[in-house]
Amino acid sequence: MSDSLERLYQAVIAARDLDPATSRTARLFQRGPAKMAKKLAEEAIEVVIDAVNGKADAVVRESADLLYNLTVLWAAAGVKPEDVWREMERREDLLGIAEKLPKPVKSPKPVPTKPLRKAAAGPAVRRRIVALEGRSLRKR
Ligand SMILES: N=c1c2ncn([C@@H]3O[C@H](COP(=O)(O)OP(=O)(O)OP(=O)(O)O)[C@@H](O)[C@H]3O)c2ncn1[C@@H]1O[C@H](COP(=O)(O)O)[C@@H](O)[C@H]1O
Repeated sequence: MSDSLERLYQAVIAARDLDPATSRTARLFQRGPAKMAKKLAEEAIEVVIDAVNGKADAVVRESADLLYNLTVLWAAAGVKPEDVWREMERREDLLGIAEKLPKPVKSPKPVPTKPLRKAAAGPAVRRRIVALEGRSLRKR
C-alpha cells in the first residue's frame, strides 16, 4: 500500500503546476487548503456512510478517492508520505515494547475487619429527622 501511495503522492506533486482547466489536482492547489480539506472530509463521510450501509464495493471506491484527497492535503501541508510511515513505525515500536513489559500484578481484594450488619437489623446509627411542632425528635 505504501508504494502506491508514494506513486500517487509523486503524481500529485507533478500535477500541482499543471493547467487547472485540465487537472483536478492543479485546480485543488489553486483553490487552497480549505477546499482540499472540504473534499477530504466529504470523501471520509462517503466512506463511513457506505460502510454503515454495508456497501463494501462503494467503500473501496470512496477509500481510493479519500486517499487521493489525503495525499493532496499532505502535499499542500508540506508532509511527505515517509513522514507518516516514520510515525507509524514509531508507534509500532512503542507497541512492541509495551507488549514485552511485564503485566501489572492485581492487588488483592480488601478483607473487611468487622462483620457487616444486616439491613434487617436496622440502621447502624440514629438519624436526626424533621422536627414536628418545633421539637427535635430522634428516630431509629
Ligand atoms: N488518483 C487520483 C484520483 N482519485 C480520485 N480522483 C478524483 O477525485 C474524484 C473524487 O472527488 P469528487 O467526489 O469531488 O469528484 P466529483 O464528484 O466529480 O466532484 P468535483 O471534484 O468534480 O466537484 C474522483 O471522481 C476522481 O475523479 C483522482 N484524481 C486524480 N488522481 C491522480 O492524480 C494525478 C493527477 O491527476 P489530475 O488531477 O487529473 O492532473 C493522476 O495520477 C491521477 O491518476
